Amino acid sequence: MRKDSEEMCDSSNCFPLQAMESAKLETVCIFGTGDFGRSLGLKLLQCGYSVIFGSRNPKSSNLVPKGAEILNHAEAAKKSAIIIIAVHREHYDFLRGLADVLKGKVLVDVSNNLKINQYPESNADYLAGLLPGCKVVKAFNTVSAWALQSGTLDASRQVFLCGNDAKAKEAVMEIARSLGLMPLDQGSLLAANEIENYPLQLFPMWRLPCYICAVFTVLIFLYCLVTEVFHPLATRKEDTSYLIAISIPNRVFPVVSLILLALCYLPGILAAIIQLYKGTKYSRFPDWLDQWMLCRKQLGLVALAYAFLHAIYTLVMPIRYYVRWWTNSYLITQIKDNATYPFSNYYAWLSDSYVALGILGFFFYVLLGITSLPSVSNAVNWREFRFVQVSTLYFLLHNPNKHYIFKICDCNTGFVFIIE
Ligand SMILES: NC(=O)C1=CN([C@@H]2O[C@H](COP(=O)(O)OP(=O)(O)OC[C@H]3O[C@@H](n4cnc5c(N)ncnc54)[C@H](OP(=O)(O)O)[C@@H]3O)[C@@H](O)[C@H]2O)C=CC1
Ligand SMILES: [Cu+2]
Repeated sequence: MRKDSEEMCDSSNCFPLQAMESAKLETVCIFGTGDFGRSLGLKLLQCGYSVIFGSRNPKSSNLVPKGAEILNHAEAAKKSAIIIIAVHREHYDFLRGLADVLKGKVLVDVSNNLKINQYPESNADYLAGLLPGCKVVKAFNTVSAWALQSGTLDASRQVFLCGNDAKAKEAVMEIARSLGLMPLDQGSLLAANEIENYPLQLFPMWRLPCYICAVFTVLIFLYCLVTEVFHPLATRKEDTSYLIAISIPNRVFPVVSLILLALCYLPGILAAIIQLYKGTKYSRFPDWLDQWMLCRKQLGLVALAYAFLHAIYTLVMPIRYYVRWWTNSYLITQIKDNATYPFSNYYAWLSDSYVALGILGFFFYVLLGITSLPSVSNAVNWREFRFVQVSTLYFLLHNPNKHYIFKICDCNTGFVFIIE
């Protein structure tokens, strides 16, 4: 233990690490009294650390959290073995002048960039290059100042960190754990680039599913527009443009939803065929298949979202003017004709079983979606998971609410007998 501490601090003015180990919660120094520095400082204070801020104007800054000390950079650095650099990369230059004081210390780089791969090297690499005598650890950049301050860390509890010095990394991980965060070691400083890009990525796994979904939505919408609006207009001079708001979207949603669901399961089958064809499972899949396999969960969730939309659009049917007009005129026709169309058991069954299958199909869809959530799938074993996924899929694909069989779906009018 003693040896570790000596290794960690080899400069004369370095705070001995064994003090840090014996006192459990050591002193942490933060350079920069901006949003992030202050939020992290407050959190550290709340968790029992002593916090010393290093600032350009130690006198004027009265914004630092109560209980923290504020000094100039050099003095602050002397008091701690770990220094969190809560300053933007563009201002790192001032650190060069502090090289002697910082020698042997752990510097935590928390910085983010504005663009992916903005600089040729990662910010952490740049810092390590500026101060070769220091042990640089990249950490905390994926945690936001706002989340730290408001305590709403649920979604961003993970702290990705990396660094070349194992002991320095362990010390930073210990701090993260004390703050109630979950440190995830990503390896050496080479990983810093990737960690810095995390907060800048915009739904990387969602991009392909969203494109596919958008393409199918547009295509099927246009198809419906032509067949249900333009065609009646051209042939019968009938204006059915009112269908654009609800009827057509409500035809697009289930169709696209089922296509996406099928696309979730298709790559698995293609992969199996490729493996059978190659006669081995130890060969790489083509890139396109790899990409496709990786976004299956997202495809499934988009499909589920569309199924939800379909369910909601279907529920509003009875309050639609068009449907109410249809029912009323149907009634008036009977009165005018002095006729009573008798109750048909056949159509009653048809309509009910139609809706019932729709409800059950939707239920299994949701079940499929829920069991693929990590927290739920972790709670069942592989055989149970397969059981739910495969039997559910079987039901969905064999009873797909018969959208394609009947020209006009029950879901679009609510009344099968009118259509028939
Ligand atoms: N805000 C956030 O939610 C997050 C921020 N980060 C990262 O944390 C770092 C700080 O961000 P944030 O606190 O928001 O930024 P701010 O602009 O709020 O604060 C930056 C601080 O850096 C110091 N500073 C500014 N210019 C110089 C300079 N020329 N020389 C030396 N020090 C300077 C100042 O402190 P002083 O006046 O005391 O010297 C200033 O308060 C950034 O690298 C950012 O990418 C990472 C994750 C989240
Ligand atoms: Cu339906």
